[in-house]
Amino acid sequence: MARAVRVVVLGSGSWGTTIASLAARNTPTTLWARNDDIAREIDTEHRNRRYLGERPLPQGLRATSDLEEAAREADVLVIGVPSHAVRKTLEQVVDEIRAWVPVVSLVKGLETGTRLRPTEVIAECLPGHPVGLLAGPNIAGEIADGMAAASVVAMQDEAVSAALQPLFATSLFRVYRNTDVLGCELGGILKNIVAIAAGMAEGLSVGDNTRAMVLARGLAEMTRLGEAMGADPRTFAGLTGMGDLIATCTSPSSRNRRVGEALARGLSIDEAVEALGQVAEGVKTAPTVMELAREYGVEMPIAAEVAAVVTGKSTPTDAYRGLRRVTPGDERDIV
Ligand SMILES: NC(=O)C1=CN([C@@H]2O[C@H](COP(=O)(O)OP(=O)(O)OC[C@H]3O[C@@H](n4cnc5c(N)ncnc54)[C@H](O)[C@@H]3O)[C@@H](O)[C@H]2O)C=CC1
Ligand SMILES: O=C(CO)COP(=O)(O)O
Repeated sequence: MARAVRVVVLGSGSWGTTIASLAARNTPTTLWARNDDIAREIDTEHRNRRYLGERPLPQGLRATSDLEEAAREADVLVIGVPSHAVRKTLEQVVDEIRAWVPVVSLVKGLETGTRLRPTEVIAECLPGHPVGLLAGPNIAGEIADGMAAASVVAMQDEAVSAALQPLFATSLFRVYRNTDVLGCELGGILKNIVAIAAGMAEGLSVGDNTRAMVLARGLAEMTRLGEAMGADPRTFAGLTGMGDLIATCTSPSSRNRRVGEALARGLSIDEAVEALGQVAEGVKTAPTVMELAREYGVEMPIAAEVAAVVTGKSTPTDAYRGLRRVTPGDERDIV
């Protein structure tokens, strides 16, 4: 009988742990935690209290703090560390990962400096591997609680993504496929910036109409940049675009939205991030997205205001004043 595929997830935050828990229901799965205590707690008590409270994790989910051992075991490698840690984490284990192993990113932020997407960073570290991502409207806590959700495996090679789908799918977690890796990845990255704007709107009590405007015009900005970079604009109407945008902008659990709310309450960006204690990718990514917008000659007024606030050059109140000054053009002019 063929040996079962082992999924190895690097990063035991809220999302890495949740995805590893789904995979563990389908196939042998190992979760790497950089912290010994968290690895021990997952292994022996089947809990990750720092990130997922008292939610029980599958008994079969194995955890280790030995990065090399974890990487060596992988038949499928999943990257669940924040964007700033992807390159450093992979560089430590390049020689341990067998050549054919597909790599799936969960990461929704751009690398500062290089402006590379996580799948591009992975491809630089692990040339020749099939690389893709899993993304969609997936607030970790809800999925860990067993609420129904859907996601997308995006890969150029559909034979690989079709083989990956059943590793993560459960009766409550539908996994679709998409070959538009760029569009799916940008959707997950760019919606975090709009979610900060939505959180600021919440904190300023601006009302439902304003919130709807931010979502709709935010999606227009996301699509505009995506299309300029070569993505399929239809992808932005799907789970990884509009779907993730709605979930993140409306969920009180979203870390990016919470940062926006905290800023509107008058906290500095450092205080807002410190209070969160988890990653909010939109904070570091907003200024990097503005560099891309300039490079591709694309107007992104909402992202521009968010970038100004997170870099301390503006305030949420001034950001919303700034948005009112944008001259409305043809609404459909998204290209
Ligand atoms: N939590 C969620 O609902 C979702 C998160 N994501 C994305 O998944 C990625 C990971 O996020 P979360 O699990 O939510 O983050 P988190 O803040 O809950 O946990 C981050 C994990 O990465 C580890 N880590 C942090 N810095 C590190 C470093 N320098 N080197 C090695 N490990 C490091 C932490 O120890 C922790 O295990 C992010 O890009 C996020 O945008 C995507 C979908 C849903
Ligand atoms: O990407 C997410 C949901 O799909 C999680 O968003 P936050 O990082 O804002 O919590």
